[in-house]
Amino acid sequence: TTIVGCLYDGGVVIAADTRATSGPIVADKNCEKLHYISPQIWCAGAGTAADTEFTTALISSNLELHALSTGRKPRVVTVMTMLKQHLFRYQGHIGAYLVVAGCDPTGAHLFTVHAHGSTDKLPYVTMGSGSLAAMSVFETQWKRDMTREAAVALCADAIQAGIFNDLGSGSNVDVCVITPEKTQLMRNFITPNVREKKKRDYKFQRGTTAWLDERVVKREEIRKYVSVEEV
Ligand SMILES: CCOc1ccc(-c2cc(C(=O)Nc3ccc(S(=O)(=O)NC(C)=O)cc3)c3ccccc3n2)cc1
Repeated sequence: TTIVGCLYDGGVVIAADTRATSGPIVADKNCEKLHYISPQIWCAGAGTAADTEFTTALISSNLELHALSTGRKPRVVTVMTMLKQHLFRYQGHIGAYLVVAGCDPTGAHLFTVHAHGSTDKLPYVTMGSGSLAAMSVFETQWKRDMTREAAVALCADAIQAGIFNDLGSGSNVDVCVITPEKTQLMRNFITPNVREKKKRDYKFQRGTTAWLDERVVKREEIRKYVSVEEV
């Protein structure tokens, strides 16, 4: 997984790749790693998919209750605090590594929250197995007070650095731009790995694979011919 966040002169951008893995297997080529918290606060999640999904949904629900109770718009720092307290309580056993971003009455903010509960507040951040590749892009190209277009392009480049240099990341680039006026989620903003049409038609004629042997046996005799794993 590669997830990033970047502040710019009008708001904040977060982005993510879309590969879900189970060990060395690609389990999903186009999963969603950008999670809704409130209309102008979103989270990018790396780590265990169920943990990032359920942790962000829980804090989103609690934040709505908090906003109703206070009668005020929710703040990004409140989301960060709720997340860090929840994750610290579980001592890292909830495998959620999160980039929290949004706009509230105090401005645009960007945080990271680690599974053990540690947090950072920074102008640009990366997390996940592709975080070092992504960070190399920010460290060489980030500038203060970028335009929206420049921030979106930089985040997309950082995610693609993860996609093409980290085997745990891949497929497409999702982007979310959050400003005080509105939030724009761009699912599959870049699709740099579209599978091209096969160059040949591989339909094989019947009988291509010759039958070597055929036997009809009783079920209890099958072990003589094939190895049957004990279940
Ligand atoms: C007592 C534990 O102390 C710790 C201290 C620091 C970190 C940590 C982790 C990360 C990080 O993002 N790790 C991470 C990797 C892969 C995926 S993944 O989703 O791609 N793959 C799997 C299998 O989770 C997620 C998160 C990180 C990233 C950027 C900068 C600093 C960072 N630091 C972890 C433990």
